[in-house]
Amino acid sequence: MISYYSAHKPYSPYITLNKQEWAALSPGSVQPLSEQEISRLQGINENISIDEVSSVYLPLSRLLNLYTTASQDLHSVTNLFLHKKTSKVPYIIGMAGSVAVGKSTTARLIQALLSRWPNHPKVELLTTDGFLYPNRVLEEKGIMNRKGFPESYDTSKLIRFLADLKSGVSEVSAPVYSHLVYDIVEGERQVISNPDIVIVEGINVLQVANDGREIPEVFVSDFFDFSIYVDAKEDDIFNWYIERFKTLRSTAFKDPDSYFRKYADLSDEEAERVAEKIWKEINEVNLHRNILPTKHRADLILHKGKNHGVESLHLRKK
Ligand SMILES: Nc1ncnc2c1ncn2[C@@H]1O[C@H](COP(=O)(O)OP(=O)(O)OP(=O)(O)O)[C@@H](O)[C@H]1O
Ligand SMILES: CC(C)(CO)[C@@H](O)C(=O)NCCC(=O)O
Repeated sequence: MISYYSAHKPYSPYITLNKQEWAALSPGSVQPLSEQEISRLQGINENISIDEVSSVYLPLSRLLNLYTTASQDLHSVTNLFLHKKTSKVPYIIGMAGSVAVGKSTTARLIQALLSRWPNHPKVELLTTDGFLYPNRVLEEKGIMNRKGFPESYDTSKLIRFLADLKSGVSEVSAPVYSHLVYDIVEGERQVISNPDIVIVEGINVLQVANDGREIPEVFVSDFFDFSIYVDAKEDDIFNWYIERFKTLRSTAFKDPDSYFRKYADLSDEEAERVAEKIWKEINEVNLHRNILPTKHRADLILHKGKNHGVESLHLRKK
């Protein structure tokens, strides 16, 4: 893999900050969290400490608020120049990273924090899982063991969806994927109407070309105003994947509708073996081949340590 950029080279396109430096940036400019908000955020993930929210995610939401506000101002001056009122378009944030690195948790935290600002209260969250082909199609194509790889997504459909959003279409809808049944839910749609900000989360959002296929004219990331890559050491991500799999045995896997019902009664050792096999055969290969190479396309790289705490942040110079 050729990596043109590094977040650590002397002339890197990124400004690197450790957690303390980041936390010190905007203490006065972010509103403190109320008790009610703290308990709502802990509902997203009980293991997230309030210190982590205050030091990392609150300043991040302030930065994103400044960027969104600047983009809204730009929209106004463009209208002024054009002598007409064009329809409002949402600010779109892409969020990439490996399977199990914590994209959806991070996205939900940012969603909750961003919706506190009066100029962009309606923050919607969309995962690209809904744009996976249904299992029936993956089976027909013989790529059921490639779920999450570029060829397993209907990327054209995702691009049409984002193009509508960025054209100011007031209501759009996307297909819905269920992790429980491990498939697209037929007939179900996620409706998004008049959003101020949309966070689009998925392993594929910064990808530019499908394996060996022609490079398309438009990429998913063309519709992003800002993008974040959630990063961590591979050993840590692997452990989080295994831990999540083990936890799911006593929760989701117990559900009679669960695709992984057969794994609900595995011992710790057996569960580790099964999860390791899925990780090594599918998600690890995908990480190396298709996800990691997109890291340096992001505007912000969030690097997490062993316990999910963010240790350093790399912000693209503007
Ligand atoms: N900031 C965090 N603090 C504590 N635990 C976290 C944090 N972020 C994620 N986790 C835990 O790590 C695991 C993976 O997180 P999550 O499901 O958000 O990952 P993901 O990247 O969205 O995965 P996938 O691509 O499979 O949907 C989960 O068990 C989650 O509870
Ligand atoms: C749906 C994806 C691709 C991404 O969220 C992932 O969670 C997944 O299902 N990967 C396939 C292998 C596995 O079951 O972990």
